Amino acid sequence: MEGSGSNHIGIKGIASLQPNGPNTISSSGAGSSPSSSSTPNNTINPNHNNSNSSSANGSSKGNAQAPATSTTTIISAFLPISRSEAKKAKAISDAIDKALKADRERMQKERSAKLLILGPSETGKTTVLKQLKLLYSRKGLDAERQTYRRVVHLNAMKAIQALSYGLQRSNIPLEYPENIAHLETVMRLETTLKRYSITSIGFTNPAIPRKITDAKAETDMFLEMVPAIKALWADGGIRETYRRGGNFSLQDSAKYFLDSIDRIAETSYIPSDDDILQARVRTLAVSEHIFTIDGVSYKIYDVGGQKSLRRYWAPYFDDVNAIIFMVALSAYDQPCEDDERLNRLMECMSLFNSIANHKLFEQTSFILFLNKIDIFQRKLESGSMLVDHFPDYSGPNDYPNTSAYIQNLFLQQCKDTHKQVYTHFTHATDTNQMRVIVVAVNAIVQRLNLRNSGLL
Ligand SMILES: Nc1nc2c(ncn2[C@@H]2O[C@H](COP(=O)(O)OP(=O)(O)OP(=O)(O)O)[C@@H](O)[C@H]2O)c(=O)[nH]1
Ligand SMILES: [Mg+2]
Repeated sequence: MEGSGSNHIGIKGIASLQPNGPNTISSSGAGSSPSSSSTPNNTINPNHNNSNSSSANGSSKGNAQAPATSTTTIISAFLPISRSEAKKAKAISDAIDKALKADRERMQKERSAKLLILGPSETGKTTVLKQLKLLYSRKGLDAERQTYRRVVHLNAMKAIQALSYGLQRSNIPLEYPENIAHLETVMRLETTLKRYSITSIGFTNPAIPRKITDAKAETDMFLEMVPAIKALWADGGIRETYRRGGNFSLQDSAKYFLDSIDRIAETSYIPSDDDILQARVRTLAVSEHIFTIDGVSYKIYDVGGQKSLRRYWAPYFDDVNAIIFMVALSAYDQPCEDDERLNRLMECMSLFNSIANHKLFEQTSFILFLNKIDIFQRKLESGSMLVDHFPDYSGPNDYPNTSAYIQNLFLQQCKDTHKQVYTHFTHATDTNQMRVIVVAVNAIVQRLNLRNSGLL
């Protein structure tokens, strides 16, 4: 469950792609894909606690991986050898054990990785994690499917409430004046929805009365709202507000859920994989997830990206093999959630600066996910100009040039000019694209592990 601590998932896939190298653009599901047979849940590297192959006095515990110890024991038992010879034999046996143990530990290190997914809020960190579950966990997203029902309902209510607020703020008239009653109903939702604030599933906020966190109460409230949501979403005034966007905060998945209102309001509704990928739940607590991808055991940490939550990241900064740093390209025209005076993409860049140049990450590999390319492209195509928000930009306002410009701005943040930052342009809600990208990331991590252990 999100935000509830550890979540162990057994997975296995076959990655055969070579890393795409730095600055790779992958935007389709074409190419090799992992054939992902699954292992049972809770799969942790079986070698993990297997290091004590002999006891303190050198006798064998029957461990097949400690043949030298067994041989010594047998020799001492059947041959009349002197005490000093037995001591020598034990010393040799201990040395062999030590070498075997070191070998096992080295191999285990090469086949395991600690990976952090970092970045500001709403950049898609948890969405990437959901894709990993879908691609590599036998149960996929089944464990959380039911819980997401209420999240989807809350997301839909939040979306129409934000649009109603935007309509009023922009003084856009309703197409059908009789919808004013619906507008008022929806606006009254504001206080209630603020209290939910759609935080991590399972997170119990003591400030919220129990009955408000009750899934049934939420669903009942949603079902009552459905006629108002449908009428408003069909109204030209609300559509115009959606088209203009701008001076109000709207979830990226607003249109997706409002378009699906009939489906999600059915009594038998069960969220699909796509619904879960689109659903927005703020992450509050750091959570650990274990995956095995192509024989490499990953410990992956998902964090909350809000400014106030970033102080909880530091305890996870030791011995990190790789960091996926998430950027929402589409945030170039948005203010920060925590501070409206700051541009969201600029703030993200300064966070990247502090992470990429952090002392503890000198040996850590960086993988930059320039995410939400679909929304970014849509914004550019609708006439939104990058130069209006990044005045130094002087190139054409098309996707290839603008995205390369932003990528460069990020890469320039690294003070160590030799630091290799692998870049991927991502659409995290697209499972086909993420399948290819995860394989490439796994190949990068494997190669760097081998290099660090001197084998490459
Ligand atoms: N259209 C689109 N939506 C995306 C993409 N990536 C993520 N989203 C949506 O963006 C919203 C936020 O994604 P999350 O994964 O919850 O963001 P996060 O970085 O985990 O945010 P915090 O938990 O607050 O730190 C969700 O509704 C996702 O469905 C993308 O590439 N395209
Ligand atoms: Mg999250």
